[in-house]
Amino acid sequence: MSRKTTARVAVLGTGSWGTTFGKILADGGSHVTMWARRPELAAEIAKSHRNSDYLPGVQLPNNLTATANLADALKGAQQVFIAVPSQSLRENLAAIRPHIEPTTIVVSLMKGVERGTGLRMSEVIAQGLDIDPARIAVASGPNLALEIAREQPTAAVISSQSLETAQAVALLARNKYFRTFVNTDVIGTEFGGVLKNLIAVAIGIVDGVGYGENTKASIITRGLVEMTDFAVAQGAKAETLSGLAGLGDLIATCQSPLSRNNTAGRLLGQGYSFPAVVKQMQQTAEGLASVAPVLELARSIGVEMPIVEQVKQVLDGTLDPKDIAPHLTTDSDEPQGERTNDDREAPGGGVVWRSFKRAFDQLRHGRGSASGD
Ligand SMILES: NC(=O)C1=CN([C@@H]2O[C@H](COP(=O)(O)OP(=O)(O)OC[C@H]3O[C@@H](n4cnc5c(N)ncnc54)[C@H](O)[C@@H]3O)[C@@H](O)[C@H]2O)C=CC1
Ligand SMILES: O=C(CO)COP(=O)(O)O
Repeated sequence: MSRKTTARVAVLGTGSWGTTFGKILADGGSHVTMWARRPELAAEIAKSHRNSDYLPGVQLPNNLTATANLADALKGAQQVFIAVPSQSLRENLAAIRPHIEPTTIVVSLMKGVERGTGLRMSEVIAQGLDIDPARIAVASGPNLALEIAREQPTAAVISSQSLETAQAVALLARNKYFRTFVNTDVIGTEFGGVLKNLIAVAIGIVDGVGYGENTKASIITRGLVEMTDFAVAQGAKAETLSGLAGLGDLIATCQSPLSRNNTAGRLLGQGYSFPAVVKQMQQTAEGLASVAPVLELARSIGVEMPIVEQVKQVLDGTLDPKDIAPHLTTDSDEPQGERTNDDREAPGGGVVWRSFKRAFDQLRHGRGSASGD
């Protein structure tokens, strides 16, 4: 599939990720119009090609502009990328709906679930805009905004029920520092981004308490099992959780002080209350709002999420942060067998081994890995 000349795209939301994604698309050759709620921010982006609130020191490309008028931003856009806080998506869709064109592809850049409904962002988009899920895609991966805005190379997954849609988005959302892969596992790709936030909050908590690398490695490893259990029970493919949108993003978010979820956790670990942390956070930490709906979903499908349960208890003030640990909440004194992602689907070979073998076979037979993560 070849790139069309100068696509016109819109990005709704001019926080750190929306603005960075606008830069990714513009550096990939598209003409980008950003929509900002605040006219003064739209004016700063349009006139000086800067967003000093969210990306200080970053110069935005000339083929990126901004407006505070939603209809102007959406007019003629082939693809629309949405990066507003997850809990505000539905109200924003109501404003977007009258202006969306019938063939426009809509892409979620968000990593949350809706409180109250437990719906993923692509599901909220399908409902709120009343469009075919084949026109919807999601983007996810180890994508800390500020690193990418500084053009440090990374990769991401674009996922849609329609492979054609995912490929069309991936073609525009790539450039010399941003590599996109595609898949059709929307559930796994979206839940990877949602769930790693919750584990990153747990990592922040133990960091704040002052625990070291063993505790963090144990929580990351057990966290990945928890993420995979949950996502697979929701219909995801286990291997998606071993890819960029799962393990990849988990590593980036748990390791980086740039992560807002990690930062929020660290404040909790240092003894700040949930309301005090919310007050201090100047940017969106989606994990804080996702804990409750994710646990409700987990309980409804009988999946155990002991680490996420403990994060909730710390948020509620019922667990001392220093007591958070990678143990399973069990009354049994019996030692438990360790079930990892490697042996999840045994017999017949584990997920990690099968992914590795597939990549190896592709290399041996001279096929690149351009289309799958
Ligand atoms: N920052 C990052 O590194 C990444 C963020 N994401 C996801 O992107 C989404 C957006 O996050 P960020 O841009 O980082 O957040 P942010 O906090 O930097 O910016 C949020 C933006 O939404 C606007 N906003 C706030 N309330 C709104 C409302 N009711 N209606 C419309 N706009 C509203 C704010 O003014 C701001 O422009 C989140 O779901 C996050 O998980 C995904 C990948 C990377
Ligand atoms: O999703 C992200 C990196 O991939 C950003 O994480 P935070 O929202 O925790 O900053």
